[in-house]
Amino acid sequence: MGFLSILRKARRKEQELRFLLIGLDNAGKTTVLRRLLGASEEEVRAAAPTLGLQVRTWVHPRGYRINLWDVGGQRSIRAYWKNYFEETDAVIWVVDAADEGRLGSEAGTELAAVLAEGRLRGVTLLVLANKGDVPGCMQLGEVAVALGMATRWRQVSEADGEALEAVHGPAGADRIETQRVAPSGHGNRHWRIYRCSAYTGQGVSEAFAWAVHDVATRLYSFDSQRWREGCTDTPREAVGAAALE
Ligand SMILES: Nc1nc2c(ncn2[C@@H]2O[C@H](COP(=O)(O)OP(=O)(O)OP(=O)(O)O)[C@@H](O)[C@H]2O)c(=O)[nH]1
Ligand SMILES: [Mg+2]
Repeated sequence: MGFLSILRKARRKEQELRFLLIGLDNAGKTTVLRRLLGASEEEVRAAAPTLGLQVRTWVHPRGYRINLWDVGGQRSIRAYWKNYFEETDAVIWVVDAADEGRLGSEAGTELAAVLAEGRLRGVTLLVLANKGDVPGCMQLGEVAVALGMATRWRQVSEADGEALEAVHGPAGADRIETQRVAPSGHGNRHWRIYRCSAYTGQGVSEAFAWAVHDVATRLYSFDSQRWREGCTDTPREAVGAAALE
């Protein structure tokens, strides 16, 4: 067993996850992160452009330690994103839903380039359509189309949020479903787009809760009843992990 895979298995056993927050500059990544981690109102609104990266740990109520890597999105920094792809369990792609111009061009192109990366094959993708508090911001379906992800989606209801999720059903079910914009590279990927506002907090925790659940479902074996009851999960790679002891 290689050194990297030993590390990987140890990390799984510790229930440690890694989420990578990326997206264009000014999308609101740092602000979202501060909101998620319960910063004061003043701190939430005082984020300045991230010139490098920052890593914060979020301890999920179920015991997962989630390392959130917030990397700056300015053009000159984007070349460094790839340094953080290894071991990533979820990509949190944040977009400014009030900036239709950049969303339709730059954000879609950058996202496609990131997802073409082999090291990110199969990782959970959570797109946050942030700044939902801004009047006239884009709707979720418009964001999905602008990012070139799909025109086939279904609305899923969340307790307090709104989300879109790709539908992998037989083509031709009805007219709308056959209007499929090839979601290339998304074949086996779980993804959802949530509307959120880092300012008001709307949708932020629901979106991250989905991402954690999705990653945990892939990596750990548990049943949903146990999830609701807060029981500890068993790593899917328990056999390999046990061999290390
Ligand atoms: N109205 C509104 N403004 C927001 C929201 N989230 C962030 N902002 C503002 O958008 C600007 C950019 O926010 P940041 O969190 O610094 O953006 P970022 O994606 O981390 O930017 P980089 O670090 O440069 O990549 C700041 O002025 C924020 O206050 C939101 O939900 N609503
Ligand atoms: Mg930032």
